[in-house]
Amino acid sequence: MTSVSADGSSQADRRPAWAHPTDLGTTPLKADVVVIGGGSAGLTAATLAAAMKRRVILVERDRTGGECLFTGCVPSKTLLSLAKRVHTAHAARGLGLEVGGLPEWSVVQRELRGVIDSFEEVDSPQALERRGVTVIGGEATFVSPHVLEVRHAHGTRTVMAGQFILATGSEVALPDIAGLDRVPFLTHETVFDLPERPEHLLVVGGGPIGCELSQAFARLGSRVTTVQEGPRLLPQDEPEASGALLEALRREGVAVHLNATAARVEGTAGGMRLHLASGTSMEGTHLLIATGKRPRVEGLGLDVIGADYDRHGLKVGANMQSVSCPWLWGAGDVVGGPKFTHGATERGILAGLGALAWWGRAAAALRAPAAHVEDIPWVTYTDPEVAHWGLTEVQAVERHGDRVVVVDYDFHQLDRAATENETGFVKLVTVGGVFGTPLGLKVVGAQVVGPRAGELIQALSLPARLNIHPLRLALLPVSYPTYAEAVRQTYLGLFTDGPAFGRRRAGRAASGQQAGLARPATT
Ligand SMILES: Cc1cc2nc3c(=O)[nH]c(=O)nc-3n(C[C@H](O)[C@H](O)[C@H](O)COP(=O)(O)OP(=O)(O)OC[C@H]3O[C@@H](n4cnc5c(N)ncnc54)[C@H](O)[C@@H]3O)c2cc1C
Ligand SMILES: NC(=O)c1ccc[n+]([C@@H]2O[C@H](COP(=O)([O-])OP(=O)(O)OC[C@H]3O[C@@H](n4cnc5c(N)ncnc54)[C@H](O)[C@@H]3O)[C@@H](O)[C@H]2O)c1
Repeated sequence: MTSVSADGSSQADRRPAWAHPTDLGTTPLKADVVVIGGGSAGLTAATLAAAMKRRVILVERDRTGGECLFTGCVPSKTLLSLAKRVHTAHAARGLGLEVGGLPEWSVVQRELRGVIDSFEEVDSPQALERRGVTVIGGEATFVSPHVLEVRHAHGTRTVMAGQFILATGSEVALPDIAGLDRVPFLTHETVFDLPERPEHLLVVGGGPIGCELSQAFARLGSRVTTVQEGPRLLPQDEPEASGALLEALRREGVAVHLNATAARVEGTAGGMRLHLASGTSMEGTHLLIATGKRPRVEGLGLDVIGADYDRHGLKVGANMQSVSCPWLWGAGDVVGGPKFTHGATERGILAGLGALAWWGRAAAALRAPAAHVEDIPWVTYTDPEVAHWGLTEVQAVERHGDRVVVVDYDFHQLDRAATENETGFVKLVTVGGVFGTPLGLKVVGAQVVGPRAGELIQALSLPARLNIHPLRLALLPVSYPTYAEAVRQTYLGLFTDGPAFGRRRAGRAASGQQAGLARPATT
């Protein structure tokens, strides 16, 4: 089942023509490398292989550019940026200025389309052709090893190659909500095309999509009610981060319900009623489903070629080579694990290298451990921004016991934050050195909440990712007054006590952590 936008119009009406791969006849085609899927992972792999003088065909059934460009990062970050501008303007009332009102929805739509269109030159089939990649439109399915059938509007075409890269991304994992198949609902694939401001948006899911879009729509003038089945928002992040975001969303008027599982829905466009498992119900005009995504592995003929996969994705080794088909490589969301554009790109590089020749495989094998995507930071672009890397405190204690040392640094101590009236914090999770000395001390995780969190997390994670001693960051001079000072002060707190530095403490196991939640759960 596919979702529809609230006005009932289809995605096809809104697709930019430039992004569509050409439909080309039915003649069989041959290449050295065929890439299936033209999102972040597939585009990276195809461009890399073509740059290495391989004959490359990229098959895309919809639009080159993929989720990130059309229905993911780009529209969501644009919407958040518009929403922040409106929020900042309204906040000028505190300075005695009379600022009010909301942008026309057509202006919001125009901005969204404008930003997406500005990527035209980079991701269009025409641009890819100029980089040596032959792009064909259609839905690809394996019919035998090394042979792909591509179905498009005008027929079927056979494509053969020595190496294949599967980069088909992920799809919305629809939750088990009774009645969902009988009501119109939105997903990230349709929500950015809404022709009008939703009056009251019901959001199911408190992960990154649910949190980012709840705040964006609330700031742009919608009433927003968000339900999250667990005890906190962003459960992959530290509990303190979940608490800070919860507080911010509620302060801005988002009605957040925790421990609230959506169980049943009824109604029609403009009048929906959502029932929770607890028996409570709520009304809204639109329903957004943001309950996670799963790798897109069905309907690709993977059984026919004997490729090993399950609901967690195509099974691949660290170098992205299929565990059962040596000529098949996986890249991006389809291989499971963290679903981020930077992860998709990294895996696209590994798969692109692997599909080249023996020397490409050697390069991929050398690069694989350093490029391990489980080690990449992630950022939720709400206000406050929430950024994470590595293990949480609880995970570190489970793994390393009482050797875990945590440093907490509050932005109250940060001059730049004070000048801008901003709040936030850093939490650094480390494993102590030999006999409590700095020898062998390791940083294993970090969390930042506040302005520039997405930038600070990159620096905080450097000692582990570059394999340098944490002392190097403690001693690094940084400009005054910047948010980057928070990195240095946090690291200084790891080695020495001082009123301006981060505060050291022993790591706590799960129960102590949960007590750190800012507010009790409510329904
Ligand atoms: C709302 C939202 C916001 C996000 N924000 C961020 C963010 O800020 N930062 C971040 O890092 N990540 C973000 N993400 C995640 C990010 O978008 C994805 O991790 C990334 O785009 C995955 O890239 P991919 O190449 O694996 O898949 P995709 O981009 O989905 O590409 C897969 C392509 O394969 C094509 N395809 C599928 N099956 C076939 C077939 N049989 N034949 C031919 N073609 C096929 C599809 O049409 C698609 O174009 C966000 C996601 C969402 C939904
Ligand atoms: N800034 C970013 O990097 C960014 C932004 C958006 C999305 N993404 C990626 O997109 C993917 C999908 O994001 P997402 O937020 O949909 O997924 P998610 O799995 O992270 O969060 C979904 C949430 O919905 C909740 N949920 C599930 N069923 C429910 C129900 N019936 N009632 C109430 N709550 C329910 C789950 O508990 C979960 O916390 C993620 O893997 C994420 O990495 C990344």
